[in-house]
Amino acid sequence: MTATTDAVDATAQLESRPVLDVNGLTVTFRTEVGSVSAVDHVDLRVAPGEIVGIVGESGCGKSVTAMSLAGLLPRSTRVEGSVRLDGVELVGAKPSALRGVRGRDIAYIFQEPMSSLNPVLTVGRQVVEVLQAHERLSRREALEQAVELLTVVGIPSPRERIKHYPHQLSGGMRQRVMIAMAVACRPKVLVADEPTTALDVTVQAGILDVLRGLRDRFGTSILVITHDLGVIADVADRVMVMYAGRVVESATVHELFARPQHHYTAGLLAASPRPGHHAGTHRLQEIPGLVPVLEVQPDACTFADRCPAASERCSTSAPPFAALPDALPDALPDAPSEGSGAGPCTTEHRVACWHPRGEAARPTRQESR
Ligand SMILES: Nc1ncnc2c1ncn2[C@@H]1O[C@H](COP(=O)(O)OP(=O)(O)OP(=O)(O)O)[C@@H](O)[C@H]1O
Repeated sequence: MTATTDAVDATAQLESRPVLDVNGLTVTFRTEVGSVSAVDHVDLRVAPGEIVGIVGESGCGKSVTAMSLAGLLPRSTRVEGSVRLDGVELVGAKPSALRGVRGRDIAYIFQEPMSSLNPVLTVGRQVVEVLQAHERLSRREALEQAVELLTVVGIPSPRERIKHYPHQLSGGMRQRVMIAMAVACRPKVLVADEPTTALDVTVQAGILDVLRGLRDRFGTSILVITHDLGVIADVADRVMVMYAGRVVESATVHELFARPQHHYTAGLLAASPRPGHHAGTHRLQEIPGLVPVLEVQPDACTFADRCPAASERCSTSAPPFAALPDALPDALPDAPSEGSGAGPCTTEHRVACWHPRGEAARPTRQESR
């Protein structure tokens, strides 16, 4: 092999290396009633500049997954597995090391910006403080960068706005300020936990635009946590569906919406409003039953009790998280093959189900045009 091809190979490898690489992440809380297994062997990979969504009902483990990445959970929590951020292992890292990583390499935005902003400081001062905490900047330099950041996140008249206090801004503007603070140090990964849930629909769309803009401008990788499939459809490249602490399906967004294979995913889609369906013309369906509280993860499909296709096997054995066969014209096998390896690192479609929906879920040629 020549030096040139070696160099090309190395570049290709670097480009395909995930910036966030999570393997077998398992989170257990100790409670008065015993151990609660909130996240069970989650695998997750995010490539540079990729937007990955995690979706699922309340209580399925989305936030716990997100918070465990950078050690944001209470100290008594047991976190097992591996979280590598740009090759550096974070599980088991010292609190001081994690403090250095947070903000600089991985940053978070949450649902309610008011509770994260300091009400007695101007937004300009808060952005300046973040910048000066991580970089050696004079006050004037930091102020200039703050104005630039507020411009990037779409705040009009930023030189005026930096003098305002949080309560003088709308909810959408406050969320934009939070995003500006989160990306002040150009983190490699931005975790956005329900970033638009508290906002009305038009404001939501603006915030999702900002997230896409950050990815395009800075190449930031973004993990979006939401219960809203509309948000996923709008902003994500790839999506992971979580149920009761486990990932049950992952695919590109287009593939997941066109051919949901897990019965839980199909239920979520049926329960979500679709564009073009006007109020009163399309009846949304509920998924019967509740997400189980998992004191111990059972050796079974956790969705079996709510699943329309469950068989005896589903209650006695957990299905592997397996890739679907590429050959679409053939019917899917009754059961995915065992031992298919680690999680959603590629664009392939994976599902943890003994009876995936298969051909029934695929649109006809005409529909898919
Ligand atoms: N500190 C804690 N101690 C004990 N259990 C916890 C703790 N934090 C979360 N849990 C439990 O972990 C499970 C997953 O919670 P998580 O917040 O990740 O759900 P979620 O999918 O993000 O839902 P939501 O959208 O409502 O926040 C839930 O059963 C929750 O009660």
